[in-house]
Amino acid sequence: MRISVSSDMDEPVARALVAELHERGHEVRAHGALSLGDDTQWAVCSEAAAREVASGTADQAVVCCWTGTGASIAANKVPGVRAALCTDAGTADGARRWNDANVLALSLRLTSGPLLKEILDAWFAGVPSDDPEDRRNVERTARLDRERAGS
Ligand SMILES: O=C(CO)[C@H](O)[C@H](O)COP(=O)(O)O
Repeated sequence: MRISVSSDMDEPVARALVAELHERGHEVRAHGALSLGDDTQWAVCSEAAAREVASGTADQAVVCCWTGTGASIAANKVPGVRAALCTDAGTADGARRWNDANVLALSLRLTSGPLLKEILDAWFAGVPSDDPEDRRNVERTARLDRERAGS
């Protein structure tokens, strides 16, 4: 999979994330502190990674900041993006299953090395539900994107 990754801080867990994604066979596109000379503000690098998902340049993204909140807020402002801040494997599983989330937001503060692997395992194993009620919910949120675009 083509995964865009961003972090506003050059933290060991952010580096471990990139290494882990490579190890799992993904193609990684790095932004922010993970890319030399890039803008490291969370609002800027999270948006850049999220835009690659929205445009189809990337299949999914993982956006990181110290708390994970700024990264998820910025990513969710990009139309077509459904970013989920996940602090455990159960949340990551639900984000893929019920929310069809396409951007994983992580807190650098809370995500230890072993937890990172658990979250990634759940995220990549998760398949979006085909239950009609779940699909309707995802469609209802897509309507907000269309309203903003004025269509
Ligand atoms: O968690 C964050 C945003 O939600 C940032 O990582 C945190 O605010 C630190 O940013 P800075 O180093 O620019 O002060």
